[in-house]
Formats: sequence, structure tokens, C-alpha cells
Amino acid sequence: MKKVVIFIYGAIAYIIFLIAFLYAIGFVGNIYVPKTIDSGTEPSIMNAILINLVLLSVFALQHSIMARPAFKKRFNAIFSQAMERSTYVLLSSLALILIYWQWQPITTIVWDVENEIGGYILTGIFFLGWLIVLLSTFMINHFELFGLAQIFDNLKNKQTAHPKFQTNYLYKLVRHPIMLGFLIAFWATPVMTIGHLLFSIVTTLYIIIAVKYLEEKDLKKFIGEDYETYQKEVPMIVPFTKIKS
Ligand SMILES: C[S@@+](CC[C@H](N)C(=O)[O-])C[C@H]1O[C@@H](n2cnc3c(N)ncnc32)[C@H](O)[C@@H]1O
Repeated sequence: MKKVVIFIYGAIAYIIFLIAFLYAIGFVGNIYVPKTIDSGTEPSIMNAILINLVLLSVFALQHSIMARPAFKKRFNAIFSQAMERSTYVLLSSLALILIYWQWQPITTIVWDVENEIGGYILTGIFFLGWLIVLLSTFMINHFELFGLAQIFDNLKNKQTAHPKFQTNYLYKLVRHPIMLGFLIAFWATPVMTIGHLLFSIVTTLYIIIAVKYLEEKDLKKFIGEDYETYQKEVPMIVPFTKIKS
């Protein structure tokens, strides 16, 4: 019975993640969804910056703290290990929904590509970014990354294996294609407002810090020498650059 409850919990967490992920495309791209990065009533610029920084910090803290091995160990000592990834996915999605809900627009325009073809190209690059994110999750292990493998294996009394260390496909081009996809999607826009720019700058800084000082530190500890060789051979986020770390 407990395993079925955990399964339902994980399935609900995944559905909420899917909704939050799809909403993110509309939110950042100012398309399809009711509340976007540039819509809503505009408060004073200082209030908007302050509230938006708090919202992004909530996401960054949740995301970074819950991804650390020490946190996972504590979680698993109290709850079923099968719930750990789903809980991470659920709380990340809720933090995203909080951003969509409370984000304060600052609509002063930084750039506006009026050329129609230029606009289409940037929109195309924007969607390409999201596609890179989605495809890269499958290159690691989409179902493990979002907790589905764990809740399925738990039903079958099986321990979920760690995803294989991936160095092929997009992971041959850069060490962090998922983050590369996000960066492309956040920056490629025909119309950049101050609010969107704030979002892009803060998320870019967060991604670089989190990847370099948190995720790679854990990966080096977990994978060892093979990861260090990988760092020497493959650029971190920008393809074809010589800067490896
Ligand atoms: C949200 S994913 C982001 C992965 C990577 N930073 C990226 O941008 O593609 C985070 C998980 O991916 C795992 N991971 C990172 N690089 C990996 C690789 N080359 N092969 C397998 N798993 C990896 C990390 O251990 C972590 O559990």
C-alpha cells in the first residue's frame, strides 16, 4: 500500500513538473500563457527588482540545497529513498510556479529586433534551446532525473541504478547541455525588456556558479578521474571553446 502511495505521489510530482516546464516556455517567450515575464501591472522598478530577486533566490536555494548529497542522505534517513527525487522535482516545480505567479514585470525595452526575419530566427533559436533541454534529459536518463524510475522500481522492490556517466551525443559537445539549452532559451528573444534581462542575467550567474562549484564538485567526487579527464577534454557550457572549466 505504501509503495502505491509513493507511486501516486511521484506520478503527481511528474505531472506538476510537466505543467511547470511547458508553462516556462510560454512565460519566458511571452506566448500562449496568461501570465508571462512581461505581463501584469508594473510596480516601481526597485520593488520589482527586489521581489524578483527574492523569487529567483527561493528557486536557487531550493534547487541547490536539495541536490546536495548531504541533504539527500538526511532525507533518505527519514523518508523512503524512492520519494527523494520526486520531492525535489515537486518542490522545484512549486518554486517555478511561485515565480510565474509573483513575477513583477519591468517592460522598458532593451532591444527590439524589428526585422521580421531576424525576429523569426531568434524565436527559432528560443525553441531550439528548449528542445536541447528536453533531448539532453533523455541523454542522461529522463525517467531517473524526474523520479519516475525510482517510483516504478520501488513498486517492483528494485533498487534504481545511478544513471550511466554520459559523454556522448550533446555531452560530447559540452558538459552541461541542459544548462546550455536554458541559457539559449533565456537569451534568444526578439524583444528584451529590463525584467527579462534581469531574469536572464541572474539565472545565467546561478547556472555558472551551481554547475562549477556544486554539481561538478559532486560529480568529481562520485565519478573520480574519468570526470577530471572529461573536464579537460570537453568545454563546460560554450561549445567549441577552449575554456574547459
Ligand atoms: C538537471 S541535471 C543537469 C545535468 C547537466 N548539468 C546538464 O546541464 O546537462 C543534474 C543531474 O545530472 C547528473 N549529470 C551531470 N552530468 C552528467 C553526465 N555527464 N552523465 C550522467 N549524469 C550527469 C548530475 O549528477 C545530476 O544528478
